[in-house]
Amino acid sequence: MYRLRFTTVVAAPLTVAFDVARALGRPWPFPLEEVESVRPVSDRYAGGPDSGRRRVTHARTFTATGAGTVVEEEVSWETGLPGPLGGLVDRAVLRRRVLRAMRRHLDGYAALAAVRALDVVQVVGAAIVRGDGAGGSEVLVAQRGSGALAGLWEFPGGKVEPGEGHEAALVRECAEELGVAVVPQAFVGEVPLDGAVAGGAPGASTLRVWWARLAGGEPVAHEHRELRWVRAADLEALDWIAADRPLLPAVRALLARL
Ligand SMILES: Nc1nc2c([nH]c(=O)n2[C@H]2C[C@H](O)[C@@H](COP(=O)(O)OP(=O)(O)OP(=O)(O)O)O2)c(=O)[nH]1
Repeated sequence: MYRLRFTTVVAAPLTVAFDVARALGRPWPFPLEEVESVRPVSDRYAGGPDSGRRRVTHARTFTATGAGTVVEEEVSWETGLPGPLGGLVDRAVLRRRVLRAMRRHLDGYAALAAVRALDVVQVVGAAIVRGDGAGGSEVLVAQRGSGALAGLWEFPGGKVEPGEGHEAALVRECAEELGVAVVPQAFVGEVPLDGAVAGGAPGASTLRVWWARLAGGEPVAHEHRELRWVRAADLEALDWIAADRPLLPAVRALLARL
């Protein structure tokens, strides 16, 4: 098989990056069948051998980063034509066609995903860590006081406002909810939120969590029922909002590092 790899950074949450990629389909006329799809992190399509004995696969992985969703794609193909002619077609003709088609497709895709992202309300959360420098670091967790998720634990934070940067939203939310100044340090991870956020499409929004340091003030629960500083070993036992649980290994790893 011959293959080409492509990497695109999309200014959109995981769910939007994934859904737009699938809605756009693929940039060539012959059909590919879905082999496997795990929303919103990967999909894999394959086609052939057809009457021309051509085989093609197209696999994508979607990874959350602080800069947006990184989409890594691999297209592989084989004409199945025998001998040197087959090799020439694979190496020269098809390679050029795949490259041209994918470049055009990816430019349009990144732009469309960024536009669609504007319609989806995003949630940011802060993993605020305080450490004693001797392996005893703790993260601040908050218990929701009202609404359908009352009593469940979460990362302080909230919805990003239109036109607001995610880190700016994090700083604003921590000031409003906790009365503290924080400085975002590094991206921790992103998970899809099952329900509707701010009346949007169910399952479209994601929660993006950043590690943050306290830069001023002591946290006070202005909007939560309770705040608690928790060590890595005690994180799992809390009654978390279910959507947050996949982030816990990354938060534990963060605490172990600090
Ligand atoms: N802050 C936060 N929200 C979370 C987490 N996990 C999770 O599913 N959510 C959901 C709950 C809500 O549907 C949404 C956040 O909304 P929110 O009500 O806290 O946002 P907000 O502070 O902007 O609130 P508001 O001004 O609109 O009332 O995200 C989490 O760890 N932290």
